[in-house]
Amino acid sequence: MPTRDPLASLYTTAQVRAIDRAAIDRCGIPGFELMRRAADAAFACLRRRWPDARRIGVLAGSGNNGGDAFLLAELALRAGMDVDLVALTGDSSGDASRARASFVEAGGRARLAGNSVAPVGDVLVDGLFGTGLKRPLDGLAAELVGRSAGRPVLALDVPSGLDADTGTCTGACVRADATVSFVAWKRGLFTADAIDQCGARELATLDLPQAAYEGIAVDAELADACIGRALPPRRANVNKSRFGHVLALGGDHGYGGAIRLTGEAALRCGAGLVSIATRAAHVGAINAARPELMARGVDDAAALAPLLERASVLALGPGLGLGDWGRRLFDAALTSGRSVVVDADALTLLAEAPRAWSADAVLTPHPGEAARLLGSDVASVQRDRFAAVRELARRHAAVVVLKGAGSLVGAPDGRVVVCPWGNPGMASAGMGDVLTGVIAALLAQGCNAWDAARLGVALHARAGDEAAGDAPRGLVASDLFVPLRRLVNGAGA
Ligand SMILES: NC(=O)C1=CN([C@@H]2O[C@H](COP(=O)(O)OP(=O)(O)OC[C@H]3O[C@@H](n4cnc5c(N)ncnc54)[C@H](O)[C@@H]3O)[C@@H](O)[C@H]2O)[C@@H](O)CC1
Ligand SMILES: [K+]
Repeated sequence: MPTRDPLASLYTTAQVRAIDRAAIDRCGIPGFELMRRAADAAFACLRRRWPDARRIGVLAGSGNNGGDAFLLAELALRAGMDVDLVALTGDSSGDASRARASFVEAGGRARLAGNSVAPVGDVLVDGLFGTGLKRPLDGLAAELVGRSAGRPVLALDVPSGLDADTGTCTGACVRADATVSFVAWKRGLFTADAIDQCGARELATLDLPQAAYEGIAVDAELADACIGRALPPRRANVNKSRFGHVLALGGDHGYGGAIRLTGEAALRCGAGLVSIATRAAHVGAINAARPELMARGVDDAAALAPLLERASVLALGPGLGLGDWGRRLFDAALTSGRSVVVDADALTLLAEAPRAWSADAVLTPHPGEAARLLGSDVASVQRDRFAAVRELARRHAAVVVLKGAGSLVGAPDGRVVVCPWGNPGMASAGMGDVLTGVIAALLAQGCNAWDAARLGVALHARAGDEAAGDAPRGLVASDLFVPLRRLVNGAGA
């Protein structure tokens, strides 16, 4: 059995609960001891991140997340800090009541949350709710979260209010500067609203023995950008025909830039040859701006056949449009039997008439396109991105990239990889066109669909982070070309 990498393994809350149970029942570690370890890890994190904090405010819920908070508050007291603990309820359950008693024995005092009560401190510790969250926050809990905003927050396990399975929050939610998560990564910390709510993420495995994880499936994995395994360094004695021929199809009138970005991304990621099938009106501009791209006018679809014949991989859709011209290209491309990356307008056409594939296929929908492919709506897709990407991959029998904050890559067999990189600067025109070219280039160089998609997404997001630095606003898609070239050659892996 392959060794599980705890830092890359993502679990549902039910799976994490099963690990907790196994640690207690099978490995004989009492639940209260786990709580102590969680509090130790979180307090160490607090000291490391806020070394000057002298006064801490602590929010404690009634369950075990609150128990972690009581024990952390006790540690802070014993370290000589001022502690203002606000408890949501007058009593706690199970191990948490023992933690509460321990805090009181150490001289701590719990203030009960009520009208206008808000914790005081240089840093707030959020121990209201963790994996036991059952419904959106409302009432007193929501008010407490609102009253605590504006100060640095360390969230215990999960920012309270965030659904740790889906990464969404439909009610009030703590916005943390850092989240220290216990035992194992909850998958919902890495996508959707979680990207804004978690801050920096840390994992504290609480020294659980390997036996606690045995027999418990991993739901998803974090993406890696280790290009070397899928795309080894090039031999010297080679020529361009070894690295595939990408044909990028799209760029209806007014959208020539989109398909040029796709083509140039494919070149920058190492495709041996890149041709562009587009409107004749765009050919001159593309050739002038990037002479290495072989742009051809295919206003007459008959001109397409020899291009398809020569290509090894197709990048289909950027700027394709939904008119007759785009539809003709779409049909010709998908009957050619070539490996294909399907993006943008081609996804809308695919939603009208799903296809069977005779070669590798990668679909790259954003949530709107995903909703069209599933016959649902954007809110439903975003409510559970894991379910959406799995359903898309299964239904379309293809590898699917569900774009957006915390992009997911899903395979028809249920595997999912989550991309932990990317930034809001990448919410700008042309970024998706570049991703399509990146994935097509990896396919052209011999990666299978799964590797091309998961690595392509990782390289693209990391290139976006490198290009943005700390200034995401104003990032443009072509800023990614230089870092992409570095990363596809193994830099920073
Ligand atoms: N032994 C263990 O199982 C461990 C658990 N740990 C902590 O325990 C947490 C899970 O503890 P629990 O299962 O007790 O769950 P939580 O502490 O997350 O919350 C459970 C309590 O909150 C209430 N609740 C849920 N949603 C609510 C809402 N929207 N409004 C008001 N009340 C709501 C529930 O009725 C229940 O009383 C983890 O997140 C982690 O922080 C850690 O101490 C590590 C070990
Ligand atoms: K919490």
